[in-house]
Amino acid sequence: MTQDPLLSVQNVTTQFVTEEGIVRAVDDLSFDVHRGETLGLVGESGAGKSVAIRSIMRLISSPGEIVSGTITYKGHVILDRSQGPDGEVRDGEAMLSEAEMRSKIRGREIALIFQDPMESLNPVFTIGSQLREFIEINRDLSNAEAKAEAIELLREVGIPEAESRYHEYPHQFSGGMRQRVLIAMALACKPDLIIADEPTTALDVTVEGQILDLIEQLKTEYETSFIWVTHDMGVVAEICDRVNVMYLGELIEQAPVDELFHETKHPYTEALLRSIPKPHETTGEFDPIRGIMPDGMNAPSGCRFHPRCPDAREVCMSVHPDLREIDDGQNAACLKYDVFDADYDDSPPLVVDENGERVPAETVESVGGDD
Ligand SMILES: Nc1ncnc2c1ncn2[C@@H]1O[C@H](COP(=O)(O)OP(=O)(O)OP(=O)(O)O)[C@@H](O)[C@H]1O
Ligand code: NI
Repeated sequence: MTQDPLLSVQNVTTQFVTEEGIVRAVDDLSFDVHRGETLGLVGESGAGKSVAIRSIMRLISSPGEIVSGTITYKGHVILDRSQGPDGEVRDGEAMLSEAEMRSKIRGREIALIFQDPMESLNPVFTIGSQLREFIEINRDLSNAEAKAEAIELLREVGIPEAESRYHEYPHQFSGGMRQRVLIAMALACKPDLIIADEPTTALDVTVEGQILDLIEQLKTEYETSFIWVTHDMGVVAEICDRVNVMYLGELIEQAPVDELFHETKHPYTEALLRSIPKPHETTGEFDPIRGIMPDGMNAPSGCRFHPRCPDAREVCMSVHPDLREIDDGQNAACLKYDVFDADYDDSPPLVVDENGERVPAETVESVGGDD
């Protein structure tokens, strides 16, 4: 028997309306998170990872707006929105109100950990008082009980001398220690889902390793599910069970972690995997993928990856691939697979032009030819 997913995201679209135009930062996104699993969300900068997870928490503010989609979590309807022909958005009746999101979901059921702990910690209060207050507000505990719980949590996330460090301020903690505090805060209400947005990116490799070990340990202990946002495929290999790969607002591959690495289906995923930093490199600086990611305002026609794709053919310029099952439990959005029935094999391959973009062969010939 398969269990219902813990979280189900269906056809979520989030856009930003700016002076330059409309960006669909998240475009028709669908995926599930199962109980106890760690789901990786990967893709280059600007892919829409942060907008995607903020959409799950309904933390999108103007000029951004979630325009459509359904999100359910343990029977709660976090989102049920559709867009009428007039462009107006309508919410379903069962959708939680903003007050219910605050009192029932955020922090208690689903906790968020950001890359920069200072975004969540107030520099003028001690670490302990912030953690204690968070526990007091969200759980029915007295001041003294909340304090004891806070110290216990600090200990649990590996902060030495938790009792005395409880009285210190955020600036007295190192980056890694601050990130541990945020993990403690995320754990405080024993949420079933923790969403982490590149929580170890700013840390050095050793500290990052320690934090990842801590997460592994907590996963076993609490059976918490995670959505782990990162652009580091090394981190994915270490902690994820399944992976979603995003490109320009869309999911282009979904796979169990072993299949993602060893039976990669999408050319973009292949490019990402080639970009894993070598052990001797200290930074995770990432992009040997040909060309730069276009901005969301000017998403390429057809398959959005075609200008950079080594496998691109002419058909990829006009036909937009949706995500389809290629193998058991493994989905990809790429026309080269037979399930798309797109005459890919008969379509002429694109060639690289002087800007490093893939274009039809005749356009390159005419440039180099007559003049
Ligand atoms: N406040 C905003 N105003 C306008 N556009 C925005 C805003 N926030 C996000 N976007 C758009 O959404 C796109 C996706 O942004 P997002 O922050 O989700 O990317 P990301 O995948 O998290 O990247 P990174 O790895 O750099 O964190 C951006 O490229 C941008 O076009
Ligand atoms: Ni981000």
